[in-house]
Amino acid sequence: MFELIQTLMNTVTTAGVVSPPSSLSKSNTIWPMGQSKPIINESTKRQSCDNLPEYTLAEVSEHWQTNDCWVVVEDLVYDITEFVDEHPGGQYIVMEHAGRDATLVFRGSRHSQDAYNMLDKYLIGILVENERICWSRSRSNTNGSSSSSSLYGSSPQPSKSL
Ligand code: HEM
Repeated sequence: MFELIQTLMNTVTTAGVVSPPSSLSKSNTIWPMGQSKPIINESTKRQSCDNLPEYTLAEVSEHWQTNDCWVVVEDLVYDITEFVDEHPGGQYIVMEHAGRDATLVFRGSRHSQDAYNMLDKYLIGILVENERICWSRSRSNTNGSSSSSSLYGSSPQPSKSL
């Protein structure tokens, strides 16, 4: 019983995201909020992310006002300043997450595919690798070189600091 509890504890990260055990195959990957996988446009992101500037969560947190509002959704950084006033769910609900990682609340609000597509317009950067919770941009392969990884083709990459 103790071992079972310990195993369960080890799978929960401090971000509240359940990391799948390495033995799980791709199709069994567990995503938060009951979704089978994120629905951000994968090909668009993979092509555009290589040249994006990287930001830390601390840098993102400096942009929390209505005239300067950034959020993180699935490790990508968006400047949604222009959109805040137009948000169909209201400005207030977005501003509660301004300058923060809004991944869970964005998914939890059951946004449509259209809403996910709208995000593309506001993309300005990507989190630094050790603060990402959904994916890793590049990973060393066996011959030591770096290759672009599939956006959601593998298990979520837990933060190194966890
Ligand atoms: C950052 C935190 C956000 C929260 C907490 C949030 C929350 C919500 C909620 C609760 C609704 C439902 C409103 C209703 O049914 O009356 C909604 C709708 C919507 N939101 Fe957000 N939202 C956020 C960010 C965004 C962003 C960044 C975008 C796009 C760039 C976006 C696009 C939309 C759209 C298009 C709808 C209309 C319904 C749909 O097509 O999904 N939201 N949002």
